[in-house]
Amino acid sequence: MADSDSDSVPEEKFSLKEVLITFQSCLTDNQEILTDSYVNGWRGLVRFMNSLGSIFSFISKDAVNKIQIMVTHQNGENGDKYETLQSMVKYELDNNLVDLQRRAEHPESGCRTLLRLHRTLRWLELFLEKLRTSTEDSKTSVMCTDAYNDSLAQYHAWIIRKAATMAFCALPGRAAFFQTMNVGSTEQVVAMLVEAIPFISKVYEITEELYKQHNLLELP
Ligand SMILES: CCCCCCCC/C=C\CCCCCCCC(=O)N[C@@H](COP(=O)(O)O)[C@H](O)/C=C/CCCCCCCCCCCCC
Repeated sequence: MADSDSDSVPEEKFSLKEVLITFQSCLTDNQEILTDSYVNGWRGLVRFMNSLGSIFSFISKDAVNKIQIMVTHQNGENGDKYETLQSMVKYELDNNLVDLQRRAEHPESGCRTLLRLHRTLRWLELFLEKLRTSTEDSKTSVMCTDAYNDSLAQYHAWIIRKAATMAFCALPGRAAFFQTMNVGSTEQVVAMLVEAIPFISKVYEITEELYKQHNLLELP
């Protein structure tokens, strides 16, 4: 007799390795960044964050909203202009589609939306680096908070900072966190981080330079 478990399609175990490696596939040969892979990387990260518990759902909601804005641009009639971050910046600036001083006619431009994800990528880079060099008694909540304070926190209002740091306290301990990543032993996690971090750093650096060149780093 078939039980209900064997009737259901087994859900594929989610591994963070594939997600982090997605950032490798963002880079084209001429060092442009593919929007689709970038957004996909964030989708995977959000999926991972959701598996950590509902306390993160206010963060998840904001991330999903930003992902959706990017997807809408990509699927729109000028979707081809959003193929890379470089082509997006050129298209939106050439056509005055970015609010540069205050949010007005274009509150959901690709440039300002992507900037929020870009700033979060810096948090991710710092957090992963801390995880890579962590020891058995390191606390994920402390690593996450320190990475946040050194990056994203400066852009957030007091209330968001409070809510975020409270949520970080609910992160599982290092061993359980590594298990949730579903990459294998601690050594395998570290090896994966060694492989993935340089790509994330590269994507971050290229985007930062692009935004700097066009004076877009403070978009409202
Ligand atoms: C091996 C480690 C894996 C780590 C996996 C991390 C998974 C993280 C997944 C998604 C990250 C969420 C991305 C959140 C984007 C936040 C963008 C932002 O700054 N939004 C604010 C400003 O937006 P506008 O108002 O200008 O449109 C917005 O106010 C933010 C609201 C929500 C709070 C954001 C807190 C961000 C904390 C990011 C760290 C996530 C920690 C997850 C814990 C693992």
